[in-house]
Amino acid sequence: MADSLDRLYQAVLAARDLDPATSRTARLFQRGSGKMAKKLAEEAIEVVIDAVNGNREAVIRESADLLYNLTVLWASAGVRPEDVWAEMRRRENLLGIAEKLPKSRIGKPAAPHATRRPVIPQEARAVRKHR
Ligand SMILES: N=c1c2ncn([C@@H]3O[C@H](COP(=O)(O)OP(=O)(O)OP(=O)(O)O)[C@@H](O)[C@H]3O)c2ncn1[C@@H]1O[C@H](COP(=O)(O)O)[C@@H](O)[C@H]1O
Repeated sequence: MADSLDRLYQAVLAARDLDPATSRTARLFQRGSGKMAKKLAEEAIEVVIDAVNGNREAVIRESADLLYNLTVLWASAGVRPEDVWAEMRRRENLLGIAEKLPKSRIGKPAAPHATRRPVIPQEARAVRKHR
């Protein structure tokens, strides 16, 4: 899947500066990130509806549209597929570390106080807000 998305991303980059009259991708870039985001959200909703309705073939088709629109938004946001793969690898490694923890530690935070937000006195909050 990563290979297909890498190729699609390159195709999107190549189409970015084509004539908007003939290229859907160029048209999306012309209209801007708001339009791209709207298209992505629409495709996501279509996937969800088709899945809930049990329409497997439509889920496949709409998923391909969803991934296309996601790569367009990545390109617009300056995000490269390899940036996303790197984040996925980071999470995979973290999980790998979690799996190596003793069973007694699973489900418990490593340091109980480390995950808590620091307590800020009310007066300090008010000062910060009005700065
Ligand atoms: N992979 C895709 C791709 N996947 C999906 N889509 C289009 O996105 C549409 C999904 O959006 P919609 O359902 O909203 O389509 P629509 O009903 O025609 O609605 P509108 O976009 O007209 O509003 C699909 O019908 C496809 O036409 C894609 N359009 C382009 N690509 C690739 O992007 C590259 C650049 O292509 P151009 O944009 O044509 O230059 C090429 O490599 C293409 O293969």
